[in-house]
Amino acid sequence: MKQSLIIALDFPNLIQTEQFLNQFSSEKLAVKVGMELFYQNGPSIISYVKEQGHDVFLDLKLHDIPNTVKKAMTGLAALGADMVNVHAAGGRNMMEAALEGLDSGTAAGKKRPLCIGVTQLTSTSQEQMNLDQNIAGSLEDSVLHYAKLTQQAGLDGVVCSSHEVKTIHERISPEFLTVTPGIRNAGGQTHDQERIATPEQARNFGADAIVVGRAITGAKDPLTAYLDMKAAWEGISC
Ligand SMILES: O=C(O)c1cc(=O)[nH]c(=O)n1[C@@H]1O[C@H](COP(=O)(O)O)[C@@H](O)[C@H]1O
Repeated sequence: MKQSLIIALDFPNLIQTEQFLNQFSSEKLAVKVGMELFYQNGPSIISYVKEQGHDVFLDLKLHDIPNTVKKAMTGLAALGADMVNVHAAGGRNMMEAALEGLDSGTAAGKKRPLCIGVTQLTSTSQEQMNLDQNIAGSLEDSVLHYAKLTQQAGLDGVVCSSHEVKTIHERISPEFLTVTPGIRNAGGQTHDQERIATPEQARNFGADAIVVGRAITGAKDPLTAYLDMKAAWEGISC
């Protein structure tokens, strides 16, 4: 999923998902199935999206005791997603258990899904982190701490905002995947996001993939919104 623009399929059901994807008939997409769609539609949504030829990031942000996460990941590995995630705040043991579960659930001869750790959600501001989570210090330090923990646990990368990508690549490794939501066009509505960036900014910071939801799914013409954003992300001037 490197260099992808991942569309967040934040829809309540299969019908709306189909209507949306039908507009992209000739495009092979990278898409994200999150809690909204997965919990209301169930696991069959993953095989449906894969049958359409798209790459899938299954974003369920697991966060529980290691044994529970391990067993849950064993089940998720069998669904055929290309990438899954956990909350890095669950700790190193939990993340190691996630990988064990994925390894044991991946069918023989298949590649295990990439596994990435969510650092600080892009909806979290510096002030919210200090007050709500009672974490002192800078948000960037907290993201870097979680990124290091994620790497030590053996995961493939992190979810972070575009603003932390450069530090993570410099301090950990340029190969460590950085997947960045909170993407908006310049002047676009921010909704509940706090740490936002344009696709151009994400590219300039060196993000490996961007996740875009409402700027595409809520657009009058989603295909055009997608193509424009993809061109901006890839650095192609229209
Ligand atoms: O893990 C994620 O995908 C995620 C992590 C994060 O820190 N922030 C974040 O917004 N996301 C997801 O990325 C998508 C962003 O959607 P929009 O704000 O509509 O572009 C949503 O599906 C979120 O669940």
